[in-house]
Amino acid sequence: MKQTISCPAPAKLNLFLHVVGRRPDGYHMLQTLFRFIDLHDMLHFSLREDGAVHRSNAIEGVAEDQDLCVRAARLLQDETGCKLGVDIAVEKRIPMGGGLGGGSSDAATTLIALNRLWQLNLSRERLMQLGLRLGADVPVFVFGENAFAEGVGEQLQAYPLPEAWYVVLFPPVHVPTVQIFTHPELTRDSVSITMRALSDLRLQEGRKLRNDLQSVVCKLYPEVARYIAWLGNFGQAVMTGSGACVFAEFESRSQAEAVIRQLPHNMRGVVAQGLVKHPLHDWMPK
Ligand SMILES: C[C@@](CO)(OP(=O)(O)O)[C@H](O)COP(=O)(O)OP(=O)(O)OC[C@H]1O[C@@H](n2ccc(N)nc2=O)[C@H](O)[C@@H]1O
Ligand SMILES: Nc1ncnc2c1ncn2[C@@H]1O[C@H](COP(=O)(O)OP(=O)(O)O)[C@@H](O)[C@H]1O
Repeated sequence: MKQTISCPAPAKLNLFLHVVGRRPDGYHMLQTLFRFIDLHDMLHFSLREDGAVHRSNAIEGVAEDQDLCVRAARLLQDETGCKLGVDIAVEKRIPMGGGLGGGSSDAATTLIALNRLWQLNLSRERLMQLGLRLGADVPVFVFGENAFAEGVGEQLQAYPLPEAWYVVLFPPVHVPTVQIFTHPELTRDSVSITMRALSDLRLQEGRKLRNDLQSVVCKLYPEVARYIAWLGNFGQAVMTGSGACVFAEFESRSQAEAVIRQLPHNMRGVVAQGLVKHPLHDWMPK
């Protein structure tokens, strides 16, 4: 019988996101706090002996060869010379291109799962380096813990977070990341903070966190501003990543559910629990 393993790929929120500079190559230096949530895609990996890598289901708008899972699997083969292959079935639940990191998380889960299925025994550090070649958000999912991130998102320090619940709303617009980062009105000079200062900030005024990309997105996509205004009636509403999804944090599930029950019928969203660790955190070789 074919050996198959099934693994979740959780979404992330950027609890805050500061743009602190720009590199000579145009990429932006960020400071951000990543939190995993229990909204996740499910990936099913079936071992193939013939070395082929295929995605076994269609995903609208993502060709098989462009899929980050397929690219992650082929990158692992190229790097290790592994002659095994895999069929990957992807159950998408995380809205695509919404700043929730679904594609990046699928790539990270593929690296972690195939490291086991193909018995490659690569270290976490090595998988993070490979992940960075697929996208700036991939390393944090391999890292496996909520984290304070710097650089373009690859310099990571674990940052333990308290239990929390989130209302996450999905404005029906697609925001191209490049359009926001290249916009002339984007502020790129936020003052760098240290992780210590961040702890103090969260203790003193934990709810005053911001995303520097948000004002440009709201200007170009008023629908995002409308979602933030609605959610802002119940808590501090912030955009995640380069948008378009927005969220607010609550101390209990019941508080978050009370908000989602009032969501107008023409708006979409979910309640999600903040995770303490990535569900595959303990899958790495010791
Ligand atoms: C903004 C963040 C925050 O977590 O999340 P998402 O909105 O993608 O979830 C990430 O930094 C997104 O990183 P990543 O997903 O790799 O961005 P890409 O789509 O590859 O970037 C598209 C383009 O945006 C610009 N870009 C991206 C990241 C960065 N730190 N500086 C940039 O200037 C570059 O012009 C790049 O070519
Ligand atoms: N398995 C995948 N799941 C989602 N998106 C993917 C996948 N593979 C490639 N992509 C591409 O990556 C883009 C970014 O997706 P995603 O990571 O979900 O959003 P974001 O970067 O906004 O957080 C998508 O628009 C899609 O074209």
